[in-house]
Amino acid sequence: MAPNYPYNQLTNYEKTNVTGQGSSDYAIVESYYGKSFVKLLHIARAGKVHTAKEIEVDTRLTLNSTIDYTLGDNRDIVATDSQKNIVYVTAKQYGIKSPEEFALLLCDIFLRKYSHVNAAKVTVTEYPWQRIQMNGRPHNHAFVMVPAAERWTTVQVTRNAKSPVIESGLRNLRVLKTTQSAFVNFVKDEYRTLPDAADRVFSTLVSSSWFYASTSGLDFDKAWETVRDSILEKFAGNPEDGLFSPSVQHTLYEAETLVLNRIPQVDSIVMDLPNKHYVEIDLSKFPKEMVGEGPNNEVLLPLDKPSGFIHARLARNSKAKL
Ligand SMILES: O=c1[nH]c(=O)c2[nH]c(=O)[nH]c2[nH]1
Repeated sequence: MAPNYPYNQLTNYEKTNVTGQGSSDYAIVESYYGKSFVKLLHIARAGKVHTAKEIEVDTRLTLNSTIDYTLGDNRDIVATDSQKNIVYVTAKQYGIKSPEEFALLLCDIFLRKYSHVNAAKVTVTEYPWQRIQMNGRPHNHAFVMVPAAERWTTVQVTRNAKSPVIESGLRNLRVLKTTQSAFVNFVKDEYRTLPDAADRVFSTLVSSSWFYASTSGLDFDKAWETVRDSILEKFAGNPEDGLFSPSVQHTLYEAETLVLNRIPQVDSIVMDLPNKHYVEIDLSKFPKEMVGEGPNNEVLLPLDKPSGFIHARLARNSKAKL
């Protein structure tokens, strides 16, 4: 039933419980709103040495009432335009140390400034500008984009919660190796046409994300680099002989294990590994003088679609049992 008292006399309790002209048969069970794709470049100028950080921010606020949705009453809405302005002003006032610290700071500001905001969730994606090295010397103010992997974080702070939820990640880390990968002894039945491959190309586009259970003693930049390097280490192995992979599944597990071994503050990590297939091109119809004898393992066809998809989350046992 629609309430007939004026909106400006509603208590907070009433605000959360009135149903406007909607039906009390339904309840909003999830709501948030915010600004997406807030882009900015921050330049820290320490004399002649400048540091450039370009980021893209998404903000999401959950309020302690839903009268904006149910009653069309906007009094509690911190406009998404204002949220965007808070991102700009906060960058100006505090700079950007790491995506995680900037996201934590923004969540803190949203919750402190607006007592009716129940939860703030901020995602920060960093553009990979890297200082140019000129004859082995780091340049003071010139940068090159090295898009080997995209770095992002999502921080969620809920009022009265014990600690923030910090998920950090990387995506679009494309890797390829030309040997030390096999795939054999998988299910043999009437659907199987794929032969055993004792030596194949392995290529994937790594996406990974992980949760921090604690931030004590944590350097977010170092932790992110440790995850990236652990993934590359378990994919590539040593530079001379590499590291044998019996499957994408096993390589994924090995990389996740190394991350949990190396970063005690990470309590679980997930990886999504598409298996980007490269298939043999049949050159057998060409004369041997042109293409040689035996199988062609030099000229391969990159297969755009379909690709395999391998996913697993590895968690510490204490958490996995919860
Ligand atoms: O490493 C692999 N895992 C699979 O599950 C799979 N399936 C497939 O066709 N090729 C591969 N490779």
